[in-house]
Amino acid sequence: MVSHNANAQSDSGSRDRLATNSRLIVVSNRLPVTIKVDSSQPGGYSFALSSGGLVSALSGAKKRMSFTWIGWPGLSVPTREDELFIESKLEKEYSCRPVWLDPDVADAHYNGFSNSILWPLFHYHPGEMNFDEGNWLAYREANLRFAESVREIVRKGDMVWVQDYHLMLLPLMLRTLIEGSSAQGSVSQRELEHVRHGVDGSSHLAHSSGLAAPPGSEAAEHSAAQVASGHSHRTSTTATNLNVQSGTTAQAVAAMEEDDEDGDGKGRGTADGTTSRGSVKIGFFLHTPFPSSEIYRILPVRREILLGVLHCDLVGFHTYDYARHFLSSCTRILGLPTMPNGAEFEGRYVHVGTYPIGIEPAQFIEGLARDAVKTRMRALERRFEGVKIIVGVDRLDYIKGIPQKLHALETFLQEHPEWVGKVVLVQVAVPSRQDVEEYQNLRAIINEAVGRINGRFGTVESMPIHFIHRSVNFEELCALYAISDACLVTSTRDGMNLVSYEYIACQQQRNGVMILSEFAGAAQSLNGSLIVNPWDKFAVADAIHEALTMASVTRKANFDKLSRYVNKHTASWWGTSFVAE
Ligand SMILES: O=P(O)(O)OC[C@H]1O[C@H](O[C@H]2O[C@H](CO)[C@@H](O)[C@H](O)[C@H]2O)[C@H](O)[C@@H](O)[C@@H]1O
Ligand SMILES: O=c1ccn([C@@H]2O[C@H](COP(=O)(O)OP(=O)(O)O)[C@@H](O)[C@H]2O)c(=O)[nH]1
Repeated sequence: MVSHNANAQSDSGSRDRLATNSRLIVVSNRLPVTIKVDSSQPGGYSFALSSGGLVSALSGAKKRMSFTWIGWPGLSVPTREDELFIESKLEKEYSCRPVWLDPDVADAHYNGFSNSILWPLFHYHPGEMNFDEGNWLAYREANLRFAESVREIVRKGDMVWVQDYHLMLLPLMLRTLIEGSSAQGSVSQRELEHVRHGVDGSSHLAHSSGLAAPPGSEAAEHSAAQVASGHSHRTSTTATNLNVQSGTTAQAVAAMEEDDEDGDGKGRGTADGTTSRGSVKIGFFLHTPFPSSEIYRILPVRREILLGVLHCDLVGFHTYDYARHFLSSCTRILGLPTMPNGAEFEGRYVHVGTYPIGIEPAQFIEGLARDAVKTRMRALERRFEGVKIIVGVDRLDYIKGIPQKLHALETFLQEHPEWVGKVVLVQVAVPSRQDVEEYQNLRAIINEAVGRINGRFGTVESMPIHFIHRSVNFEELCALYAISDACLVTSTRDGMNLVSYEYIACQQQRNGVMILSEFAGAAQSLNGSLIVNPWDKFAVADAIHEALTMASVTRKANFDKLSRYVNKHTASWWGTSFVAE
């Protein structure tokens, strides 16, 4: 395992090794640019750089390398002229390339498969998982569209960094498209049809009978072809093998050298546009947890998803536990030999490591210095004079444990009536994925709990919960973080949780207390927080009490530890470490 500390130690050296002439292609489901129809703008569309962890995280790498970002633009437009206008603007001003998806494919890929199957399963909610074969087909189709889009621009020596659970088949599809079925061969039209539709045009889930396919078995060898074509190993005799088989590496290297006969280091691909094996580095980073193999094996397409990712050179996770779960799934489901820092797959070693993401604290320090934020802070402090404030900021998502948070607050007020009227929870719940049924149900549950608790403990003068069901702007967010005495994160699972980092970045003055779920990835890093089990409402209520009564010297000592970590392990540190590795 590339340990967290090992990364820290090698960081400056590996940053220096980042070649300035390397090209980085980042691929994520969404582009970091929000495009809206706006008739007042030239061309009829407005463009704005989205905020968010990934955008900040890649800013460091962006300064050092030539950089292109490929992703879904978040809309479909009526004419090819509109597409061309958007493509040109994105390329010139944002170094981005859109992947145009049919609206139905985009919906079934994002809402249907990514957020109704992978998301619940990866967050230990198998009960919310709605497996549907049509959504799986759309997931494959969308991944193939992304792979084709990368193939159009990728050159020998490039690095392709694929982000998150929306694109887990992309590494396999990209390798197949750029490297062909063998070092000397090219990807035939028929093979590409298999990638797109399956051999007979149907979806063909792989119904593996047992867990592990013995290494080297027919099932293991044909697995990549099955994923791409949709064929199970039961039908593998009819599947065309799209794998670059082990043993062809020497030929591949020779082919690559021939390929660069003009010596410009760029290569020219083969006549059909394929490049040779290993000439492009592919990395994958999962922003969510990877669940225990006991949960992961529920997924009907468990083999296909693992095989998709295993075509990378480097696979990264936020925590050691997620990496370990991934490797144990590779062993149990595919029968692969694994080591703590990777897996052997088709004659190659796929490196697996931990790279905890961070934020850019300077952005928040700069935010707090703005006059508008200072004015807002003073107004909020006046409004809540004599009252302690607990802040919660979450997307309205069932993984964020908002009902658990509300029950814990209720328990605290019941056990400590002396605090009624003297503490408020300001909970920002950002609307999210509202086309998915589970998210609609959650809203009703939370509304009911807020109403009940406010009805029970509220008075004419004050309400214990201020519930804001919308997104807030950056200045309001900075002010809210800064004036709060504690931040409460009760996620039942969370890849990392950047809100906890952002809160710390805004607490220079107040040294507020971070109460953090042990099930958030951040709990592994944020030493100095009060770590809680969100399912234990009494333990969370105790932590609230401890936070509200903590001596200032203890708060300062905790804050100093937290602040050191957040300021060192920044977003750009994360991006640069991964790319350098
Ligand atoms: O794009 P959305 O569907 O609106 O969702 C927003 C993001 O949610 C997920 O975030 C994860 O990544 C964070 C950064 O690594 C991490 O701190 C958090 O714990 C994760 O939940 C999702 O993975 C992203 O792709 C979405 O953009
Ligand atoms: O109204 C808001 C409130 C918060 N955030 C941001 O949403 C991100 C949430 O990231 P986190 O890792 O905590 O969870 P995720 O939502 O990605 O699962 C943070 O950067 C917040 O600043 C936002 O965009 N709009």
